[in-house]
Amino acid sequence: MTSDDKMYISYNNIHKLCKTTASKILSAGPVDVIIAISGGGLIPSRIIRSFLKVNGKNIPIQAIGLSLYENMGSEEYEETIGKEVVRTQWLDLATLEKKIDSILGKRILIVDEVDDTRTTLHYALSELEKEIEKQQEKTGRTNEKTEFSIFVLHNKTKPKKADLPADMFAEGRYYAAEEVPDKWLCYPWDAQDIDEHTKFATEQGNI
Ligand SMILES: O=P(O)(O)OC[C@H]1O[C@H](OP(=O)(O)OP(=O)(O)O)[C@H](O)[C@@H]1O
Repeated sequence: MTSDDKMYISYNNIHKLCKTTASKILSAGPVDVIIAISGGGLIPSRIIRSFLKVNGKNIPIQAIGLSLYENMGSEEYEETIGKEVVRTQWLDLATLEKKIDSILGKRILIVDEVDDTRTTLHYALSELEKEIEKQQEKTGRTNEKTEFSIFVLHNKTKPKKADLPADMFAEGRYYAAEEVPDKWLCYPWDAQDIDEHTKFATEQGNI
């Protein structure tokens, strides 16, 4: 039996959430680049990419690593952003600068699995926007609009510790496949026993 304070989510459920949300994202136009927030955003990024494909063209996925500071010691990580988030991996700028057209003036989808306190998404968006501004100034392409959207599987309905810009919501650029209560979300990639996990997810209807 599952406990009520935990919500189990199956791989099938995640696949379906990606499919449903991809069609909404695509109805606002094609996505040029996906930025996955590692580790939770990696699997959803790869799945949703299949549904965002237009004319058979694969969308590039860049990964950035952001982890909440309280979860780990900081010494081994390169850079601390603010007080609560550590940057464990960043955009491959050397490669990007050579192919700057692949990102400037494009539609970029930031992907994570959960919007909990919103701290991670707030830092991801604000740091990425700063990065784009830097690149625009460097290349003199300040008149081009690079547009960020966000996709998460689950948004926890709870008071948030950080904000996202109001226009992200007003313009419909924030996509949460599901609004969920503030429960412990059990994702399949954390499961030690995937059969038992899937059984629990099935019992809860998250299949
Ligand atoms: O909305 P927030 O309160 O910021 O929480 C959400 C973040 O927390 C988890 O990451 P975590 O720091 O545990 O790292 P991980 O993805 O590597 O597990 C999750 O993957 C999100 O990125």
